[in-house]
Amino acid sequence: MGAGDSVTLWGCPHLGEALSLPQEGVPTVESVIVAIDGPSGTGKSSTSKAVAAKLGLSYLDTGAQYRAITWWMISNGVDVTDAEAVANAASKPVIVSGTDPGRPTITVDGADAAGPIRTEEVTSKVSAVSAVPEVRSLITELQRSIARSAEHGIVVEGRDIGTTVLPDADLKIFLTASPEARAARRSGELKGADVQATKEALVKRDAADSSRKTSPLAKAGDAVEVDTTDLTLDQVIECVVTLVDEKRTAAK
Ligand SMILES: Nc1ncnc2c1ncn2[C@@H]1O[C@H](COP(=O)(O)OP(=O)(O)O)[C@@H](O)[C@H]1O
Ligand SMILES: Nc1ccn([C@@H]2O[C@H](COP(=O)(O)OP(=O)(O)O)[C@@H](O)[C@H]2O)c(=O)n1
Repeated sequence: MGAGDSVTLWGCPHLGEALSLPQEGVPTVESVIVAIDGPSGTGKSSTSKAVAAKLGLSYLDTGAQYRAITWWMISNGVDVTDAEAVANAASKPVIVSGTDPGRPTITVDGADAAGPIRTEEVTSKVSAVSAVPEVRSLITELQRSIARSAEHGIVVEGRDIGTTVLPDADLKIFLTASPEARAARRSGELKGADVQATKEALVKRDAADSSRKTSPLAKAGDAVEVDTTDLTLDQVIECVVTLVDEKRTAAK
């Protein structure tokens, strides 16, 4: 590809001059920081884990952290519709994320939370908890400190990584896909789930996440958008790895 070209091959956009070269103060490409945002079911977790594993980077699932704090609120009898009660309790749980992409872990007060955070109850309540500003500022600080201490760099996935958590990330990706494709993927995971009901729940959560006041789900102005509707997971992974390589080459 010649300098200045900005083309899309098999649905994967290439940087060309679309992104500016890293500026002073931006983390070096040796320790690359990749932010991957997007709504539910676009492939953030699967893509981020695979890209991090291929490139020898750490991996952080920020959605798991919001799910973990939601699980703690439910387990401790906090009414998640009461924003003040959630704010008052927000600093109580100790959330620890393991960042090995081959074996990501999450604990709350030392207890393994990987299973409990995926229940339907947590999924239906997480948007209310994640909209509370006190929750967001605590979790955002935790995320920044994890990213800072990742020696070889990190892939961080979520909803506001490129816009708020790591605005100086070396590369920002925003994944999208049609609601139909996302619902089909999600109901494939939840055995026996009705695709229409899954789609409705997913669209409702997107709307709540996109419309909250503090740090809503949004594409950063300098993020590369990849529509994964008609791409296989392997193609999305290859696309993101290519974009990281292009970014590294451009920075040399
Ligand atoms: N491009 C794709 N094509 C088909 N299935 C996919 C694709 N990307 C992800 N999936 C599948 O869709 C489901 C949801 O993906 P996930 O990575 O958890 O999305 P997100 O983290 O954005 O919610 C998983 O079962 C995953 O294997
Ligand atoms: N950076 C982030 C990540 C997740 N979240 C919240 O956490 C919820 C769960 O995120 P998730 O990534 O586990 O959701 P899925 O897309 O995997 O279903 C989202 O619906 C948001 O409410 C957020 O507010 N900010």
